[in-house]
Amino acid sequence: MVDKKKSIGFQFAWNGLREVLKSEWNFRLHIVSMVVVIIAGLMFGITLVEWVSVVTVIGLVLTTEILNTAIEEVIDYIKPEIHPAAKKVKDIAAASVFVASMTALVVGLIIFIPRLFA
Ligand SMILES: Nc1ncnc2c1ncn2[C@@H]1O[C@H](COP(=O)(O)OP(=O)(O)OP(=O)(O)O)[C@@H](O)[C@H]1O
Repeated sequence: MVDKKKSIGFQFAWNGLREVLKSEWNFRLHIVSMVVVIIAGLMFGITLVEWVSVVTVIGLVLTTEILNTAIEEVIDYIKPEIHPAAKKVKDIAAASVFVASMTALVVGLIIFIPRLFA
């Protein structure tokens, strides 16, 4: 019973992930960036702590992108017409992706810049 519930939960989550992958160019772009960073990490032999940082910021970016997409969907459902409140909510949700992406960029620069110029 518990296993069945769990597998249904995973199925829903997988559906959500497929939806985001299907509809969001930004999400696909983040996936490509993630693959590039992982390849760079392997090539430069980054340390365990650096891997933890990289994986954490990748998870942060993907998670905010998924939540941003969910918020956009809710707004489009409840407020499909142009409205200042819809704009405000979507802009704030987009800001979370921006902050997460900038954080990831800074972490990436801290880890990879010294190696590129070593
Ligand atoms: N209903 C609305 N009323 C007013 N402004 C809106 C509305 N919908 C979108 N906007 C404005 O357009 C911007 C982009 O919204 P949109 O829903 O197109 O997201 P998007 O371009 O698909 O974003 P993403 O690239 O993250 O998927 C919002 O941040 C907001 O400023």
